[in-house]
Amino acid sequence: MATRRTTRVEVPIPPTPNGNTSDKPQPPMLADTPLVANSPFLPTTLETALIAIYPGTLLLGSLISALNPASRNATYLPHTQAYAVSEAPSYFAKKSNFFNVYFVKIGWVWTTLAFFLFVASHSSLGPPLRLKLTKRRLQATARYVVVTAVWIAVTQWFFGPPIIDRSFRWTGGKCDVMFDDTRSARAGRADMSDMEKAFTHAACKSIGGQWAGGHDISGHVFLLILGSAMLWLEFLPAVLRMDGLREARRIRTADGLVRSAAIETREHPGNMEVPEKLGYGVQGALFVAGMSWWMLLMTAAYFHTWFEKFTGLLVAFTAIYTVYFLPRAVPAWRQVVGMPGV
Ligand SMILES: CCCCC/C=C\C/C=C\C/C=C\C/C=C\CCCC(=O)SCCNC(=O)CCNC(=O)[C@H](O)C(C)(C)COP(=O)(O)O
Ligand SMILES: Nc1ncnc2c1ncn2[C@@H]1O[C@H](COP(=O)(O)O)[C@@H](OP(=O)(O)O)[C@H]1O
Repeated sequence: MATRRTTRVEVPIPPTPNGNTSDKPQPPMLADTPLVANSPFLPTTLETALIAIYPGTLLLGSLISALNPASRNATYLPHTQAYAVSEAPSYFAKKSNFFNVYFVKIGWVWTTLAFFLFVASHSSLGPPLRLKLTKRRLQATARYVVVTAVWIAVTQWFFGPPIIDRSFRWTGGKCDVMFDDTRSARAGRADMSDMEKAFTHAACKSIGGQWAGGHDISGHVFLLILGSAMLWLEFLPAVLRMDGLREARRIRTADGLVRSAAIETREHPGNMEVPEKLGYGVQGALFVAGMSWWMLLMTAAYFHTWFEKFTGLLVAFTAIYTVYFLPRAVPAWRQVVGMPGV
């Protein structure tokens, strides 16, 4: 007969029949509960539902492109990951659209501004708009630094070309420069080192080449999910009182037991305080996260293949999991990056 794997979990003391909990401190009750339901490695049901919005958005975008007659009649050009400009099925299907140029293309600036406005102004992390370094502010900054390092490694620089460009090469892609023989393209080629010629998308474009043949992870999907998920996961636990974002989260403590995340909060037992007003920080983060969602939907509808979008989502989720979920199961990592809302 198969044995069921179990783990020890500390559960809250149930109220007495008259509805009051006893005043006397009581030892925690240890119960045998199924591993999966309480695993600190897994998000809560509410978190799962929120995170599912991302793959749901990619599916919705693909549905729009499959059903919209304008998209179906337009010519898709794989080497530009977009529809032919002259046949663009919508304003948002053009790379030159205002929101792409001034929001997504400099997306990390907006994400950074929203993040630090929230961290500096929300009372759950420290005295609003006062230069006081609290543990919560420091740990929030540590989370930002790790997420930013991943963004840099994936899209900007990773000991040379970024991971997106390297994976494109690993999957057989190359910079096809043969067809452009203008003077400026020739000058550009002469200026490039062999390394650049072979490896970066930006350098390839700058000499009029076509980055073709490999798997091109969607940088837009990656950046929009990474930045907005970071913002949601920071501010939702600090502004909502819902169990699924707060005490229903499970953590493994140094003694190996699995407990409610609420026990990590010392000064306000149960969780950190939730201020009545949203404040500028939350409003700014909401705005950036909302805009990111819209641009994610537009990217899903008009750019890339479904598999390129899926790998963009996968890379972003890996980073988000490492910073926002893994610390619950690994106490040493939790000491460094902490958890929002405790
Ligand atoms: C292991 C390698 C990583 C090494 C890094 C080590 C340490 C650094 C760690 C943390 C840094 C901490 C702080 C950094 C301080 C400030 C950074 C934030 C300020 C900025 O945001 S400045 C840069 C703004 N640039 C952007 O926002 C560009 C966003 N665009 C893109 O990422 C891409 O254009 C794209 C993904 C949207 C797609 O590109 P295309 O395919 O369309 O070309
Ligand atoms: N929502 C969107 N709006 C406009 N352009 C988009 C877009 N999503 C992706 N693109 C464009 O599609 C190309 C591939 O994007 P990515 O790999 O970052 O997902 C990029 O073109 P350019 O590199 O020519 O600007 C990018 O600007």
